[in-house]
Amino acid sequence: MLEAAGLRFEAAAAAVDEASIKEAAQAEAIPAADTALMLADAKAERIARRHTEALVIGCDQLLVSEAGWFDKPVDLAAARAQLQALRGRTHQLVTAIVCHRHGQRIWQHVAVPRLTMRDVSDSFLDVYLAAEAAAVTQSVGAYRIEGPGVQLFSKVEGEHAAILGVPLLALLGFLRQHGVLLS
Ligand SMILES: Nc1nc2c(ncn2[C@H]2C[C@H](O)[C@@H](COP(=O)(O)OP(=O)(O)OP(=O)(O)O)O2)c(=O)[nH]1
Repeated sequence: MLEAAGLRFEAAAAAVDEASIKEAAQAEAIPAADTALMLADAKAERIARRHTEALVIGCDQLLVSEAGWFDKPVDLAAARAQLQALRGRTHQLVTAIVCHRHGQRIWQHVAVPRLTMRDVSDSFLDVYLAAEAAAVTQSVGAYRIEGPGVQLFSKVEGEHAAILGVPLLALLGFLRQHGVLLS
């Protein structure tokens, strides 16, 4: 997405124990937006230690529904169970992004797209999961909205890029304001 937007960057995975941060946040009833910001910060801080002069962008996304918070499903069985819990309901993709420079968070933003999933049948899920296979484990919602996953929904509210994990318009606005991009 960043490449398609014309940005030059390096991607780096941050070794952060997200599960324990999420568990602690839920135990302390920390809101999803603050939890996603904490996770994005933890990833950015980790990378910034290795790239002290860089502008580091960190992201994280939580799926929040009436049935609770969901992470990326570990396998197809978990993806099926997750989709059965989400169907017929609206869920939010709480998507946090932060920018760090010289050891400080200099910008933050949280986008919260809302997606209303149809009450899809089990036979629909059989066909969908057989077609999507391992791709559904790469996404917190067990769907790729840019692919067949769009068939799951009756209504989508919010920025497409934010659903894919990066609130791009807000990021580009910050990068212009910060002098990284031309206005
Ligand atoms: N391609 C695609 N990705 C999606 C969609 N919905 C959510 N995602 C992705 C965006 C995020 O990268 C991911 C969920 O965020 P996570 O923070 O759990 O995983 P992430 O891949 O950001 O890295 P992480 O493993 O947390 O370091 O799911 C979608 O419809 N299509």
